[in-house]
Parts: sequence; structure tokens; C-alpha cells
Amino acid sequence: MTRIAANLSMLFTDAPFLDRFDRAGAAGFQAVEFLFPYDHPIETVKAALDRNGLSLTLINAPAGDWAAGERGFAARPAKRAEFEASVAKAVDYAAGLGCPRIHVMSGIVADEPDRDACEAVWSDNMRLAADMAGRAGLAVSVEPLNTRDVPGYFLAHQDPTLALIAALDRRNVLLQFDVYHTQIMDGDIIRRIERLRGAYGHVQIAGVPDRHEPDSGELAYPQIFAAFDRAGFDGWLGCEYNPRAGTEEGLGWAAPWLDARP
Ligand SMILES: O=C(O)C(=O)[C@@H](O)CO
Ligand SMILES: [Mg+2]
Repeated sequence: MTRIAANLSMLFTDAPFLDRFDRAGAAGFQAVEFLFPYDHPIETVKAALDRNGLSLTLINAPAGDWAAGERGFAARPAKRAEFEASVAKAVDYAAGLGCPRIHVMSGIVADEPDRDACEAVWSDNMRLAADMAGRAGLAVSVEPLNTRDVPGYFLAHQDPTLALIAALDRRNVLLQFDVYHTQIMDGDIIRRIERLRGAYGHVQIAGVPDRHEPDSGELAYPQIFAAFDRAGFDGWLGCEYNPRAGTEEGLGWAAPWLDARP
């Protein structure tokens, strides 16, 4: 069954963060995800979820100076202390907000001289993150990002990412299958959804190549939704796109999966 979640870091962004929950609820979403709730106390964010009857599906661990281009720490040898602190903070928030998984980002490694050292530190760090999250009953998400939007990011392709995850030997670390990034880097989306069933714990969607609503561009999303269904995926599809115009104006494609408005 297709279930869609609003990504509040990309949708409803004309409103302040806490107001976006109300907009998502009014639009008929039953779940949301977002990158960084850390400017607000846990209780405040929880109240925004609860007053709208929303589940939270995913948050990101703090990833450094986002505006300056930082994208996390897991593969950065000089950032081990920041890494552990960021996971600890994310685990607190996720546990307090009833969020089952945390996206732990790997970092930009373009300037790192030694790729093997990055891999070694990534593996150590991700085992640590898995164990910290696991003690709170949470899962960790790992997502390759396309090199056009995020050059130099440690993870760009799905299969090498899956090999790294398998070598961790931690059952609570799963692939975050972002269809937008995957189409740009790897393609073969429908076969990949079937072949990797069980390896992904969270999915995100957007049109390709423009990262707008999933109703235009080179992908046929109705068939992709059906493929996730056939593969037995029962999680959420995070709507992680930049609306072409307003968020509500662009939600026509989502009508079958939104609660009817009163
Ligand atoms: O950009 C995406 O795609 C994400 O899912 C974010 O978590 C950050 O890269
Ligand atoms: Mg994504």
C-alpha cells in the first residue's frame, strides 16, 4: 500500500518550520519527515506532530554547517568527536519524537587524501551509530547522493553503498532508497526495487531531472509505486521535492493517498 510522507524541509517552506506541520495535516498527510529539528525543543516539535495526528518517519542527524556545504561526518577522519555528538543528539530527538529511523550522513570527502582511511572511519563510525541507535530501538538510514547536486559526497551509487552496509554486520542499518538520486546515478529503478527488496527501509521520491513533483520528468511514478507494493515495501515514501509553484497547488498527483479534507 502506497503511503506518502511530506518532507517538511522541502515542502511548505513558505511557512516557518512549526507551521509546516499544520499545513501538512490540513493537506491530508498522515506522516512527515524533515532534516533538522534541532532549533526547537523536543516537546515543541512533538506537540506540532500530535496536534495534527502526524507520524514522524525520518530525521537527519546534525550534519555540520549545511549552508557552507557540509553534509555530515561519518567518513571524515578528523570529525570523529562531532560524529558521535551528532548521533547522540539525533537519538535523543528521534526517541523523544517517536521517529523510528535516523539518516546519518557520510560527508564530503573530495579533499580527503586517502579513500581507504575514509572507508575505515565510516565503518567504525557507522557501527557506533548503529549501536547507539539500536539501544533506543531505532534504525539508521544511509543514502547515496547524486554527484551533480552533491559533488564529492562519500556515497554516490547504490551497489557499493550496499556492500559497505553489508560489511557492517548491523541489522538496523538500511539503505535509504531515494529514487531521484538513484535514477540519476544508477537507473534501472523497477528491477532495482525488486532486486533490493528488504535492503531499503525508507524511500524518497521526486521528479527527475528537475526535482519537482513526481508527476513530470523521465520517471513513471505510478509504475514505481506499484513496484514498491509488489516488493512488499510497507514503509513511507518521503515527498522530497521542490514544488514547481506552491506546495498545495502541486499536490494533485497525491490526491489518492491524502486524507480527504473536511
Ligand atoms: O538530499 C537528500 O536526498 C536527502 O535525503 C537529505 O537527507 C540530505 O541529503
Ligand atoms: Mg533523499
